[in-house]
Amino acid sequence: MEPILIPSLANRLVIPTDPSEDEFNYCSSGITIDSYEIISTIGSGSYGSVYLVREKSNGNVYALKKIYYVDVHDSELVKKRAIRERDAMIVCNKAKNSRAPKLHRAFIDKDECVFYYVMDYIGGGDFNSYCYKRLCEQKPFTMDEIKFYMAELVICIETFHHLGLIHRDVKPENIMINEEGHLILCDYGSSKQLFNNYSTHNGFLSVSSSAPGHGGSFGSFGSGSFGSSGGSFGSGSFGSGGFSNTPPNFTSFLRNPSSSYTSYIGTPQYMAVEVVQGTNYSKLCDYWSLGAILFELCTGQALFVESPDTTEQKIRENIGNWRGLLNTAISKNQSIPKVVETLIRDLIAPERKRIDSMGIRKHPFFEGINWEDVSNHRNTPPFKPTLNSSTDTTYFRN
Ligand SMILES: Nc1ncnc2c1ncn2[C@@H]1O[C@H](COP(=O)(O)OP(=O)(O)OP(=O)(O)O)[C@@H](O)[C@H]1O
Repeated sequence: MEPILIPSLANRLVIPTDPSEDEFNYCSSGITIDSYEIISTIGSGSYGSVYLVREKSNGNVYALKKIYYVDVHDSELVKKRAIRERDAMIVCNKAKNSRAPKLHRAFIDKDECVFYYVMDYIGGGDFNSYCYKRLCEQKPFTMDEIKFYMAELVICIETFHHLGLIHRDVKPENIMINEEGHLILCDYGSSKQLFNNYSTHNGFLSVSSSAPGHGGSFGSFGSGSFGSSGGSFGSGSFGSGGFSNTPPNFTSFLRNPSSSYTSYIGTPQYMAVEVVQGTNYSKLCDYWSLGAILFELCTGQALFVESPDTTEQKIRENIGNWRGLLNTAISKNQSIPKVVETLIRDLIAPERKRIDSMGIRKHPFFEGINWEDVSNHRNTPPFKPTLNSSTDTTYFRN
């Protein structure tokens, strides 16, 4: 099959830390920030602000992410993240990844030193805010709901990995709920592109188009969970398709030290121990994050975060001592069913013992799940956002 060309900057031998317009811009001929009318602000993170905008020429509504790269702390890192994000979104676009926000345009304003990304607007808000709302309403998740969201997340992560990408920052704030109630994995600034599925062509990367692309409640909600960023849950259209029922096979590079990575990146409380400690890590780091989210969904408490005042440094230390803290956390939450506990322990585990997507799909917790249906968005979400128009921002708290 003909390869799909991926104009990747991040995977060139020398990453251009100061990309030209030609190098960075994507589908944006004649486009500037003046091509958009800003409707409202919908989000902000450590690196950028996100706005709801309307493109003047066609009236379409999008989410526009804006990242300044001068007069900011560590501008080189900001630029690298911006390039990684652009590249990962283009890879997802080309593969028609239905679990990624579609990137319509990317452009750079060299005078203002800003990167812009024009993406599909995902109207249901972020998963963190949804969990926080449930917490405030004292409506803990049922086992069926947890199963639904975990299975959706497994597909989001698997799909990403299958395209040769490691996310490295899987956390509730980076998971969005689309208008149908399905989960979408966002924010690729921390992602890492692997070379396995790619071959070079005229200085650009190519990915084989044969790679599949789109193709009873328990636990009491305790304190210290679903809080604001740095605490836990709280602050803070895609086509059908999806993968076939066969999980992608990445074992080829998983154990290969030359394809492991050592840079320190992500958000401490969901970070795998090998990432926190700066030892080699692989795509399995994203599944540790899944385990941390599972614990939080079941108990309403964040693993490794004692209180909203727990410092980042302390969270890192706690993750370093994860065994003892995990045992204590589980013994304090006796209502966690055994089958959930085993899955948490299979995910919050040393990398060599952690289960991968194949093991996760076969885990008894997911008994009865039809992965083909999950991949194809055929499972009915427990919550479907109610949106009155394409510019409805009800689910964004600003
Ligand atoms: N496509 C989108 N549609 C709707 N809202 C979005 C979209 N992308 C991002 N957001 C909102 O903007 C917020 C910040 O975006 P994002 O996480 O990409 O920024 P960031 O600065 O990279 O964040 P972080 O601090 O996690 O690195 C998200 O939590 C979400 O609420």
